Amino acid sequence: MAFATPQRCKTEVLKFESESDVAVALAKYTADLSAKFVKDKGSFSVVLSGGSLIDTLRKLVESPYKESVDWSKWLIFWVDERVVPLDDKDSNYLLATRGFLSKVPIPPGNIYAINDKLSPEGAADNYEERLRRLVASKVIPVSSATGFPKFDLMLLGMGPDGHVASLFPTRQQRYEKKRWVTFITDSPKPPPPRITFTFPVINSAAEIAMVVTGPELANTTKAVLHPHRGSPLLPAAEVSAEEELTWFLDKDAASQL
Ligand SMILES: O=C(O)[C@H](O)[C@@H](O)[C@H](O)[C@H](O)COP(=O)(O)O
Repeated sequence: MAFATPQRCKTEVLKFESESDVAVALAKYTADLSAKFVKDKGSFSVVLSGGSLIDTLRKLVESPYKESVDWSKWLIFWVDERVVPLDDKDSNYLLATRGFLSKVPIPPGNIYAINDKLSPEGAADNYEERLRRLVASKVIPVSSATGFPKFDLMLLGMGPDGHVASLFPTRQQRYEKKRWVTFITDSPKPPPPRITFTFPVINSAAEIAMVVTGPELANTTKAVLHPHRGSPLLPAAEVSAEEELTWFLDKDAASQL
């Protein structure tokens, strides 16, 4: 097993009293980045995770942000998605639509759901082809450092095993270095079929928020942020951002730090 070194990038670890305080801070952080990127480049590309992230984004669809954010400039993608129908209970698209996208006026054409009629491999290839077209038409820029697409903000969660997106410690997809989007058919976290961004794409993002709350993630958070020498590198420890990686932790998740 390779004990690759953890990524080094500008990192801030923010600890909050409660998950509710994380939600308040995450909304301001996201709204502030939206204002910055819309001013700087006329759009704001946001990459969503599944899991509890959408619920923790709940303050963003309330005042003042509901009124102040320029939603018309947002572009929405998924860092991973289950390969199920978009109206399936396991769909990250459905989760985001119910909890977030149905509550703000992002143009539907700016929301990039997977093609749910394809196989996992086909859906990954299709998503990548669509991203390549967006890069070719300069809707999404390319990182001058890596040559991979550079999204403005990724909002990531972390599993108790240290996975991010659908890049799991015990699966090969975490080592993919060429594809932008890959697929998995035996995800340890159900459901088994998923597509996922790869680390070259994740780590080309300008800003990344790791949103981690709850006592069940305390040990993993410690293992990622304060790794023992020689301990296996967890996928979450490989995350890096080209501008800044910001951890949003509640007291429970930060309790071992
Ligand atoms: O599709 C998914 O399951 C998610 O994208 C996944 O990567 C999630 O972010 C983590 O598993 C954390 O999930 P929780 O936030 O629910 O703990």
